[in-house]
Amino acid sequence: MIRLENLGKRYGRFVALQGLNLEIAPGETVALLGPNGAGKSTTIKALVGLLKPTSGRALVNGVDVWKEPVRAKAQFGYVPDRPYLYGKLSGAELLRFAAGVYRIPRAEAERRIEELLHEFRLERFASSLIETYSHGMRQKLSLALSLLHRPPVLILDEPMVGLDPHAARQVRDLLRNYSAEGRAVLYATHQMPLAEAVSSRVALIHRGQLLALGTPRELLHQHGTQDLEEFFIRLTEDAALEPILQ
Ligand SMILES: Nc1ncnc2c1ncn2[C@@H]1O[C@H](COP(=O)(O)OP(=O)(O)OP(=O)(O)O)[C@@H](O)[C@H]1O
Repeated sequence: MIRLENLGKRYGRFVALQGLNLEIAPGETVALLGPNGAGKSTTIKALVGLLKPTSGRALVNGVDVWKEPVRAKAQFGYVPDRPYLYGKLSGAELLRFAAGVYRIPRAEAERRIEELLHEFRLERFASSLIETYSHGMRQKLSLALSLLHRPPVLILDEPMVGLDPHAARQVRDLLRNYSAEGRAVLYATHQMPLAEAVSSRVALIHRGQLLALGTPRELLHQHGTQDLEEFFIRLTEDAALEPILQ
């Protein structure tokens, strides 16, 4: 459902991503791990069509994100690490606007919006301007936006940051359950217990390269580590090395 083929990205001479290959099948939830600056957000931004890769390609549900951006964008929902939402709209207005972009029929859109506002406990704030929302409320609105069109693929960049325990539990359940029924989820996180509990596979990137890929159980077994935190620290100990320049 998600396919990264030889994905590369440079910023000038700095190589942020080096020929990344990753395939995520229907039914999978994959956690993308890596130290600060490893290339997680770069990977995700190249995958969702926000940052043009220098090489390779990214496909969602068989559609090339850079060749057919409009078709591709109907295939996934995206939650950025820092949601930039237009502050002069209310939450409900933004959801209605997005429903229009996705061409969801009006009555169906209203039902869906009500459902999502309820699910994310945002009903009370539905008519308030987004500029008055707290960080966590914006994050929840961003999650609701990503789910609006019931996309087959969900892509999330550090979705847990700033969430209260209710919302955190809800997102954990979402990550765990959304990939059922033939959908797929890719999310970046620094929370090792979350990745261990909620992912069919884990992809570890380090200095722009895929260092390890497998089920949490396989990875712990292969590296003889107790938990993903120990695995992570052991494999990325040289995180402070010189950057790769070409
Ligand atoms: N616009 C840019 N110009 C130059 N370098 C950049 C740019 N954006 C990112 N980088 C560099 O690319 C590398 C990968 O950054 P990226 O944001 O993908 O890391 P990350 O794994 O998401 O990190 P974090 O866990 O801190 O969010 C970093 O070294 C970063 O400094």
